[in-house]
Amino acid sequence: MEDILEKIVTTKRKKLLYQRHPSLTELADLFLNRTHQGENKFYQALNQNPGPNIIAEVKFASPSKGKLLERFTLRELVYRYQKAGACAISVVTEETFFRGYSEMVREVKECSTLPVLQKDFVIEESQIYQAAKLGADALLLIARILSLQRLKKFVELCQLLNITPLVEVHDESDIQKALQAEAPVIGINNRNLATFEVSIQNTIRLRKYLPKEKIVVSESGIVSFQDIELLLKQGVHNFLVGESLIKAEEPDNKLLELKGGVKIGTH
Ligand SMILES: O=P(O)(O)OC[C@@H](O)[C@@H](O)c1c[nH]c2ccccc12
Repeated sequence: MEDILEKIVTTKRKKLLYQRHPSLTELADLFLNRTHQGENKFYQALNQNPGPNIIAEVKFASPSKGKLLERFTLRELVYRYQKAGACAISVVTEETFFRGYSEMVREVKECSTLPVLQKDFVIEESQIYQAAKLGADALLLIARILSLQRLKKFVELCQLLNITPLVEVHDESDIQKALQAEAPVIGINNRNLATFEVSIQNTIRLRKYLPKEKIVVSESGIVSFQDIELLLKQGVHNFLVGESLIKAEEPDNKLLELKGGVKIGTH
């Protein structure tokens, strides 16, 4: 049976057939621009703080939960995230299943000073050039949908363009790939993208296979400060949180709560 991840990738592949590829001059400009930007802001945001560092996500919908973002505009949500101390913003730009669009990256860059992680289903180089053009500071690369050879090449290309590649893993074989590809930042997804099962135990289990110096992000299914505390004890300081913030009555209060702070008054 075809799982949802395969379905998403098949749809993406079809869409990419119509994508315009950048010209050589455009590419040269892009490399020049990006390499003059100095240290990568996303990498710094994760690397310097003991945490908890929260990467707060904007996602309009998801295949498992349907519609998610209804009560706020993208800008309002980002404003609240920044005010409450998010270290970065994640945007899910996939169109068909998550109702996103690539310009989300530019919009967030315009209304906030935080680094932006673009989450999409990257299977071709052209998507990496597009992320650079939009101004993404980091880009998700899902180990399961890429061969080792491609993953390696994509990690390198991201770095040449001053984009931090966040390599997402869900099991032991993904971890092997991520390590072989020398991924600087590894995201352990607590959600199995094929079955939608979620468990933060997945971070605890897989963390053990990663050398101490790797930067680890625990992704998905984080709903309470207890979850965060449990993971901090395992040496994980970075967290990617979407649904529990987007669905909260007051996303900024929820973020403060996840950081272990007290709630602020309602607006
Ligand atoms: O909404 P959650 O359960 O807090 O999860 C956020 C994020 O980890 C999730 O959206 C995600 C993880 N990997 C992805 C890959 C593509 C799209 C989305 C994702």
